[in-house]
Amino acid sequence: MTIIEKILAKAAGKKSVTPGEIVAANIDVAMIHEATGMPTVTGLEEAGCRQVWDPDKVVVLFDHTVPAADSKSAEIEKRLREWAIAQKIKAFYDIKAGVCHQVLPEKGHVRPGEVVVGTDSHTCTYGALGCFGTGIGSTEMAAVFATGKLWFKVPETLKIVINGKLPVGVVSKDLILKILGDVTGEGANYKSIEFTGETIREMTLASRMTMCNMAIEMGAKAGLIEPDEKVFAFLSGRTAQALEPVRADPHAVYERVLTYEVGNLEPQVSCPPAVDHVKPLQEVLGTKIHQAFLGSCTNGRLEDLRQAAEILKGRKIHRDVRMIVIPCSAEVYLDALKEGLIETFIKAECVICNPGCGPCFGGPKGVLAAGEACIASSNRNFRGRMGKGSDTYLASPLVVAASALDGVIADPRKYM
Ligand SMILES: CC(C)[C@H](C(=O)O)[C@@H](O)C(=O)O
Ligand code: SF4
Repeated sequence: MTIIEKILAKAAGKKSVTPGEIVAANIDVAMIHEATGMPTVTGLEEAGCRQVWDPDKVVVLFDHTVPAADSKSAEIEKRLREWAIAQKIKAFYDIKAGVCHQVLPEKGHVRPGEVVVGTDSHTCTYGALGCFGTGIGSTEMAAVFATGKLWFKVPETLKIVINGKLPVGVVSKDLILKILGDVTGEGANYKSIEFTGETIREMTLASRMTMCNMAIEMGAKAGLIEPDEKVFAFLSGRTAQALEPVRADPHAVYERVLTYEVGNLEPQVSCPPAVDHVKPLQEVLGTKIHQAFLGSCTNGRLEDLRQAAEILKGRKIHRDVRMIVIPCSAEVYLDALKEGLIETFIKAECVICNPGCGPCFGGPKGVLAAGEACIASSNRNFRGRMGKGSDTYLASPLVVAASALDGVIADPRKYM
């Protein structure tokens, strides 16, 4: 069996499962945030369910519109806050913690071998820790909150084997963009993607999270990486629960195997209006941008901020560009402060915002005007996502920083 088959078999209390089979899986962790949590709560109430099945397995978190931006978001947050407190949910993170997909791993809520569902499509990020994380609908979540179970069709697995050393100036974001361009936005529909090979083994956990985060952009149900010492080291001191890592069998059956050699990989940019519209950086050099965004659940972690700061240190961003930097969690923010990264960003004339999703989905802050373009370290770029009539180019933190300096899409390697 592949990793996901093993996890689903265990969660369904079965010895084995095969792709296509429908199983009822026990859910280990279920997360809602304020952008999509209301229909879950009202759905539960309409169904007459007064209590969640297990308050210790539920996480409630505010990250998309934090602090509340208007009366509507304030009302939603008030209602969900009161509900979480009444339900005695200990893992309730108000506006302070950061983006859910960083906070759940940091606070020890996701562990290898588990089934984690969230009312957010990038729940697949947790596959970097060797668990099956997937996004589900809000009303579906009401059923999970009531019963602790959810049915799944066991996905087929696409194995992606990656070998070689990433060149200087090329990082995991470039790699996942390259893969996305090849596989396409629908090429992995309802499949599980297993990333493996020496490049993945060498990667930091943060870089692996960037890889798994974008599995959904290929239509995948999950992205998964076999957990190793880096995962166990990260989780030690964050969770008291025993870890039960799951590995693929040596003769596991895959739907397809793709192989990559990254020794000559170039930086990549995903161009509007579709996430799989990926081009080598060279082809888009010089494209005018008005805003640069460094943050999100894809690339708002400490290593991402470090990479951008390396480019920006001692320099100032272009007069015609505004750059928004958002550490993706309070923990990342503190670490960045201690390392002097925040000082570097402020001296470079960036704007720092509090941890959360920020402008990633056209949220309350950092919205673009029609006709403007943003270079962003996030994960989606359909037209208008970051503001009506605006365009988004997706790239690595290095490319985002270099482009902010030049006012046009630029190659970071000249600054390294
Ligand atoms: C608001 C939420 C449902 C959405 C998602 O599920 O992905 C958001 O996080 C996004 O990135 O577009
Ligand atoms: S940072 Fe962006 S992609 Fe991630 S959860 Fe928030 S809105 Fe969605």
